[in-house]
Amino acid sequence: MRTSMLTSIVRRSSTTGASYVSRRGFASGSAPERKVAVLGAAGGIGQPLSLLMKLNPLVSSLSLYDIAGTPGVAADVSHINTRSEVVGFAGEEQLGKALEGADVVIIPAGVPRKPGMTRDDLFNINAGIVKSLCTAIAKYCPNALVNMISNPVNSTVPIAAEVFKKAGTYDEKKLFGVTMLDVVRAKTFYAGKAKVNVAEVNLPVVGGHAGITILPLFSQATPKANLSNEEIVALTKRTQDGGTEVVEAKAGKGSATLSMAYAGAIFADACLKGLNGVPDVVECAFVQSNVTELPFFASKVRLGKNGVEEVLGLGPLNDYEKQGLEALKPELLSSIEKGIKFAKEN
Ligand SMILES: NC(=O)c1ccc[n+]([C@@H]2O[C@H](COP(=O)([O-])OP(=O)(O)OC[C@H]3O[C@@H](n4cnc5c(N)ncnc54)[C@H](O)[C@@H]3O)[C@@H](O)[C@H]2O)c1
Ligand SMILES: O=C(O)C[C@H](O)C(=O)O
Repeated sequence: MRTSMLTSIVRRSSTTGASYVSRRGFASGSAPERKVAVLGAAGGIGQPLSLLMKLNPLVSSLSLYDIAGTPGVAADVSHINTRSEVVGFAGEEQLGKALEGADVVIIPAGVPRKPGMTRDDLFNINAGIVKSLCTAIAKYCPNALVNMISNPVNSTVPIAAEVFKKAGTYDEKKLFGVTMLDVVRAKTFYAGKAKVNVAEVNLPVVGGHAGITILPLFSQATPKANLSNEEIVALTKRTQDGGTEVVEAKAGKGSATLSMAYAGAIFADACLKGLNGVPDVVECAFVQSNVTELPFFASKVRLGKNGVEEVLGLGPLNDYEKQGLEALKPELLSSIEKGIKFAKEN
């Protein structure tokens, strides 16, 4: 298969629908050197995400790290005839090498949910994993953009921020909770209900990444469709429960991996485009924010050469969305505070 055919899998920007080639501002082959590190690369998300990052022509060096299993994943992915050099790193003693010089670090390391669990039930294990990985990021690649996938995102992002603050490396422009899968789901579900071309659908999903903290703004969806209130309520609930739908269907074998790898690859691609100076790269992410009174919040973010260039406002909300916004705040704040407290005390 030709490289160009393979890259078409990940080349659509979810915001603009445009391709790498037309939007990255330089001819194919002249893209700057960019190192991307995937931490947790041998896992359910890590493996397909590593594959998708190997297909991304904006990546020149792909560093695959996990506590075990990465030599095999790296050997496998490295045979693909695309631009990046792939190196696998296994075990904590190799983490520094994996991170050195990274421009973007993607973190899908940690345990996934089983049926009956909430994302917050993962906190006790994943908080420690995220803390130790972020401590290493502060040491070995303090200027990298960090894409946090590990759950509970509503708490792991504040943990990362605290770790970076303690290390003196915190830059709020460079830390992102990856909420792209919520956007991907909302677009898919909306297109199905509205009977419009899914490739043309655009809408923001704001708030956080767990249950009711996930707030899709279907009133802003394009193309417009005349959906009833009941349909919007059902679409909202399905988007909020999208992760649980997959956890239940997998029946104990984990949570979303393939759709998450896709969403993670789209978001990392947006970060790389921003770093490379491509204008008007806008995606939703969970970032330090003044959009509400909460210290972290997911909304549309303009990406640029330093990471977050601008955190965009929510735009007009209808009454249903305004209610959803007020309802999510207590849970989101408590998850944020839980993360901050953990990082301060450990
Ligand atoms: N943000 C989102 O939208 C989203 C979507 C899906 C899953 N997730 C989360 O992503 C995480 C990973 O999910 P998964 O299905 O890939 O799980 P998985 O168990 O299949 O893979 C996790 C990987 O992390 C590795 N790991 C554990 N500790 C590590 C450490 N200290 N350093 C490096 N790697 C380490 C494991 O060895 C494993 O390979 C979970 O927390 C899950 O809840 C988030
Ligand atoms: O639902 C999960 O536990 C994983 C992830 O957060 C998702 O939304 O799929």
